Amino acid sequence: MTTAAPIVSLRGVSKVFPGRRGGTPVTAVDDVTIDIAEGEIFGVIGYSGAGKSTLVRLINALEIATSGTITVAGAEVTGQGERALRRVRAGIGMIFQQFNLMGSRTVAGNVAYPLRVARVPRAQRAARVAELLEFVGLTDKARAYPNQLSGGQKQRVGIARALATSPRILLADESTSALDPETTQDVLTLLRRVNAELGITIVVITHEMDVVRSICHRIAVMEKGKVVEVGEAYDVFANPRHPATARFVASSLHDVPSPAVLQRLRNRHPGRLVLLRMKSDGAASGYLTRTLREHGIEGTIIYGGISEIAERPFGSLTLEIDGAVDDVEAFVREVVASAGATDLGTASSPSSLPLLGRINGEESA
Ligand SMILES: Nc1ncnc2c1ncn2[C@@H]1O[C@H](COP(=O)(O)OP(=O)(O)OP(=O)(O)O)[C@@H](O)[C@H]1O
Repeated sequence: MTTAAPIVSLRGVSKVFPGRRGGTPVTAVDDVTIDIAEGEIFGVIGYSGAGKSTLVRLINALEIATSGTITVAGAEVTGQGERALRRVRAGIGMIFQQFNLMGSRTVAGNVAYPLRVARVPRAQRAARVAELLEFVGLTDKARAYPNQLSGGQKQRVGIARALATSPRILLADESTSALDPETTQDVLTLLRRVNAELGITIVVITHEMDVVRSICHRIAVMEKGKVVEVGEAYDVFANPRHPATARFVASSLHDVPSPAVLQRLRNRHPGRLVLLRMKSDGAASGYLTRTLREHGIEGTIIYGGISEIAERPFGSLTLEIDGAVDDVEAFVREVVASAGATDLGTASSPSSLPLLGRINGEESA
């Protein structure tokens, strides 16, 4: 945890839109309090309509909060006039799902545009554009037009343009949702460089947990306008506390058996099944081996694997436990209590499916 003042701070922020055609008002953001530390990649995840875009628009002062306070880079946004808001916006870069490039301008022209608006002299502008295009790997496309580029290249131009005026914060609203998985990874790698090499704080808005898993340091989960969970990405994945978070985690970790897979596992393996989710820090496998030995039983991994969360390994393992009934029972009780394992029961006496497995099976099928 950092002790520096947060670069973005929201305190009890709500945004209520008047109902369309006199209908019921919509509370798009509902009493949100979060701090985003300078230098972090902060993810905001939620289903469509959860209020993510409104939250971003509040941070860059395109919407004004109905109540609460918002501070960006030390300046309070709420209650400011248009001139002060323009200054706030100037310190924030923004990239979009549909890239929002100007089709009539070249790549260089698009990147130069914010510099023209900021009245940067021509020679300086050209030098800055060259530098930015080199950073995003598009030097050879300077004279190309957006319609001659792939989706990934367009988003690189979007990123170069967003960085042109050297913002301290970059807001990425569904910036990879229009891209295929491979291109998504390229763009995420570039965003990671923007963060690590330029020290820019990035706020990533997405409904894709894989995006969060691959680059975010911390995340907030939104549902119906509220932030229902916030924490280190790794911890949130390892131990989701809110059902909405559990659903997102399940959509991204494919090592948890779906109901159909679990049924097949049960048919093949008559013994007691246990699902262990563990941080792979070395201590975890030691714990498992030791606990099995202490109870005088054997465990075989029958499903699962190790994936990466925030660049650290994380394991979801389904084990079949063999041994005397009482010993197996004692082992299962211990790992459920001390390691948050899920008892899956046996084929003849199955325990109810774990939340993660059930939802994974339903939603990612
Ligand atoms: N200008 C507006 N006027 C009225 N209602 C709005 C307005 N903007 C957003 N809303 C409503 O606020 C709620 C949150 O919308 P928002 O776009 O912030 O959600 P989201 O999580 O970003 O979803 P999506 O990913 O679909 O954009 C929705 O119910 C939406 O219909």
